[in-house]
Amino acid sequence: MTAAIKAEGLRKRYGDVRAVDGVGLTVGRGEFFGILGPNGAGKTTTLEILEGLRRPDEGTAELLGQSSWPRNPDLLKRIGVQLQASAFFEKLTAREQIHTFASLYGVGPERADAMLETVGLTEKAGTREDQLSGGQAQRLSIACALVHDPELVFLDEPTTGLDPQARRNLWDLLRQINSEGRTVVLTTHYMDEAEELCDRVAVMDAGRVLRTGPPRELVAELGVDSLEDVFLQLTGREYRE
Ligand SMILES: Nc1ncnc2c1ncn2[C@@H]1O[C@H](COP(=O)(O)OP(=O)(O)OP(=O)(O)O)[C@@H](O)[C@H]1O
Repeated sequence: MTAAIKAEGLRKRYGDVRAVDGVGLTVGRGEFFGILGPNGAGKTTTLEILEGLRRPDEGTAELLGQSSWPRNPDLLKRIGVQLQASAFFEKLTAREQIHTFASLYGVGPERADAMLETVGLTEKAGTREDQLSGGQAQRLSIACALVHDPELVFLDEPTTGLDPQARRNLWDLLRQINSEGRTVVLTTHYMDEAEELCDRVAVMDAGRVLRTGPPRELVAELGVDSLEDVFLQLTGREYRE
């Protein structure tokens, strides 16, 4: 079976900044994969290249056996990208948002309502996007990314800014998404989150992948106590902003 993601030699410069400087990654189907790194490590740029939203200067990325650049409409139907809450349509309610996303993908309203239920937002269906809490808005953005039942899901810092209870609720949702057979790729600043959710992680810094492996194996390999220590040892930096 082909891998969910196969990227080789990805490079992207912005002026003098080498945002992504030779990244290679392979993610298996059904895997829960985390990309970790300090601010400016190149996580978001890497994700955007993988998603086919940004063209790499060099290198190739294949998703589900197909090249992600140039953009391929057939592939877009099979992947889900969590957009930031700021990408919602203005002034629409939660239900109107997800129905709009659903119709863009040719998905019926019943499925859209079912996704709202899955992320626990049925009671907030009639609430306007700018009146949702941070956690509710994150869950709505994840529901919109999943409404067309994608095989591969990308999430960029899905739990940043959430309170501990909202983070745990989202973790349960992400585990459920993954246990249903979907491949999940996320970026995060939270080492506990990566340890809790990810089958494997890639630790990035300065545009490069420093190490890839299951969190527990990385901890054992480096002879430290936690993924936080792994991160500190590899990057020489605390992960917190
Ligand atoms: N559109 C852009 N134009 C110019 N420079 C950019 C652009 N996007 C990112 N960069 C630079 O590229 C580098 C990598 O940025 P990127 O957003 O990929 O990192 P990140 O690991 O996702 O960071 P964070 O954790 O802070 O979100 C940074 O130095 C950033 O300033």
